Amino acid sequence: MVKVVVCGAAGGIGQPLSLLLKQSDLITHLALYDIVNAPGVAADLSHINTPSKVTGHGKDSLAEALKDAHTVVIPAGVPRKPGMTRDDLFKVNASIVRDLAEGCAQYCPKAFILVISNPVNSTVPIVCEVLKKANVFDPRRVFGVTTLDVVRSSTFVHQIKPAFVPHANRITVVGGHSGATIVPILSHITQKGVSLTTEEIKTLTHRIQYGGDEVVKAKDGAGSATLSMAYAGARFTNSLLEASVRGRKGLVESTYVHLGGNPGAEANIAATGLAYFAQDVELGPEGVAKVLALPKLSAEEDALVKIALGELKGNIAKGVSFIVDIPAKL
Ligand SMILES: NC(=O)c1ccc[n+]([C@@H]2O[C@H](COP(=O)([O-])OP(=O)(O)OC[C@H]3O[C@@H](n4cnc5c(N)ncnc54)[C@H](O)[C@@H]3O)[C@@H](O)[C@H]2O)c1
Ligand SMILES: O=C(O)C[C@H](O)C(=O)O
Repeated sequence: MVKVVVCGAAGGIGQPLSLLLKQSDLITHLALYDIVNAPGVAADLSHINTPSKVTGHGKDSLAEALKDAHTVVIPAGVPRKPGMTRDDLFKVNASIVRDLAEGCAQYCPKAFILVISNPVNSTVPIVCEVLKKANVFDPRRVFGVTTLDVVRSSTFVHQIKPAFVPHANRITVVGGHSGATIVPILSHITQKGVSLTTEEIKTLTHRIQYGGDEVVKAKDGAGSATLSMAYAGARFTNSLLEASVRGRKGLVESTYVHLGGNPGAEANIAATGLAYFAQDVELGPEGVAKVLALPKLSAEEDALVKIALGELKGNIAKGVSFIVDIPAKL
């Protein structure tokens, strides 16, 4: 049985994400959890004639939703409005994510957990610290979903270089998931016939870093990216299922993970000095098969990574200290 649970399934991301996951032939049970309207969304999706069973679970049924989960995807929480940073969402979303992680620790401690809720740079540390506290933490099984940055990168490159085939060319994005912490590695675009000038790379990098703001502005108070995020979330979930259920080898995605204890992470621990970082990761039967070392960076990318490190350090500390009691300074 491959049970995938979507927490926040009735939301702007949750609904289209659940629709996309309903199309997977690897999922046997799709469980939709939300504090509102989950049974309605589940009833609707359950009429689709693909193999998976669909169930809906309201706010008092978290245990039932999570029991026997293979994978839990978490897009629960509030989105940005114009003028807000992702970090502004921390005060509401931190406790939502903490409570869901506590549920995972109790009811499905071996599940893969995919965190979409912002601020990802801090919510992933929250999940990991909850699991550590419960003695069920496996760093190979928790992922911050940064796939939207990867999807945006290839789309935006294609928009100025039509010869670049966006769905056939994956661009590595390292760092984290907010503004300056998003560092696309555009110097490695090697597809024949496509080259970017330094000025093009600079403009594209800025657009990718602040792509989320474009959507927040265009939606004008009605939320942030939902449909493109659902696409990106389904892509990451499907890659993980391909690797873990079907046993497909060599699948690589950029994702934000806890470095310590993950296979192959030593080089990036040394390069970043951080406990969490987004980079290319090879997926396997247990989740992370191998954290891939940072690629060779251009001087400009190196400078951007240095800026990202400073911001990430604060974001990570904020998430960790939400769960871990920091001893008073002597
Ligand atoms: N990682 C990324 O790249 C990325 C991209 C886009 C959005 N996001 C983030 O995803 C989150 C969700 O965005 P959205 O547009 O779907 O928001 P939304 O408000 O449309 O939906 C959120 C859903 O979460 C539900 N929810 C709230 N508290 C819950 C709880 N305790 N348990 C279960 N469900 C709960 C709500 O009822 C709602 O249905 C936001 O934090 C947003 O910033 C992340
Ligand atoms: O921008 C946001 O707040 C949502 C999301 O993180 C995005 O990148 O679109």
